[in-house]
Amino acid sequence: MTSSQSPRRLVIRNLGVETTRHGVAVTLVDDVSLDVRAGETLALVGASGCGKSLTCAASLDAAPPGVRRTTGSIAIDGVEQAPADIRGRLVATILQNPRSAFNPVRTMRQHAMEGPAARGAPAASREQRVRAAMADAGLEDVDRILDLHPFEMSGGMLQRMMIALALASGAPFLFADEPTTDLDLIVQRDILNLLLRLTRRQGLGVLLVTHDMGVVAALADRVAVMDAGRIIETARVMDIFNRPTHPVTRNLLDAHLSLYPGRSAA
Ligand SMILES: Nc1ncnc2c1ncn2[C@@H]1O[C@H](COP(=O)(O)OP(=O)(O)OP(=O)(O)O)[C@@H](O)[C@H]1O
Repeated sequence: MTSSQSPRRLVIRNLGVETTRHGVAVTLVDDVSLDVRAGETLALVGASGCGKSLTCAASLDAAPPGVRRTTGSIAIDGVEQAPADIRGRLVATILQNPRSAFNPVRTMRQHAMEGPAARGAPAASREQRVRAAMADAGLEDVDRILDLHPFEMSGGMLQRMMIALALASGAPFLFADEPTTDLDLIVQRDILNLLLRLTRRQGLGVLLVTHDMGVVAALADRVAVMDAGRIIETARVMDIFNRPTHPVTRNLLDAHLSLYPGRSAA
């Protein structure tokens, strides 16, 4: 696929998600619309529990048990898509806890050969793509790693493997949900740099879920701020840091600056 044919824009429109508590329907994500453009990273930020992860998952019809999507659609370049059809093919995902994302009884090679993007691709070319992506993702000794099970790998290695699989899928869009949360600080920095370098190089459109404004400053082009299930402000990253309009956004920035005093956020 040449870049001129690559999809340019993914739009999530009017997403609603709810659960049932004590027999009563409770709204968790309320009329959320987001616009992810090729070559850009849109950060979805907000306090813990505001609905960021559910937005990502439910827009791809991958919501956890107990919650359901009530409204919403996803379109690529203006054409509405069945969420399950694009998951893994047009939208790759990198999740928060790499260990839980891998099947414990399967080797990395088995993971590399499965999934929607792998189906239909000749095995040799699929493995070749994964090997190249693993090297790009900083995994040395590819042969040995392909034979490993998840429990034989560190969290950082597993996250690099998840990035490699996402890149090898060839999907033009990437949803990355807190990709560094469970890693130690040095590994976090390496993984963030890696993500930045590889997504820019491949021109991916990235939806990055995070509650870390330092990550936002490092990676995002635009920012959508979420609070209690709704998007309350969307702006370019410099405007969010320099001229936040909503009190919730200002609180997020104040919290960031109190953790890193003296450091300009952006
Ligand atoms: N499987 C589930 N069943 C019922 N409620 C859920 C489920 N998963 C999440 N929720 C609720 O939905 C709300 C949004 O959760 P979500 O995980 O999307 O938040 P988040 O913004 O990603 O938080 P964090 O930054 O802590 O990951 C929370 O109130 C949470 O308790």
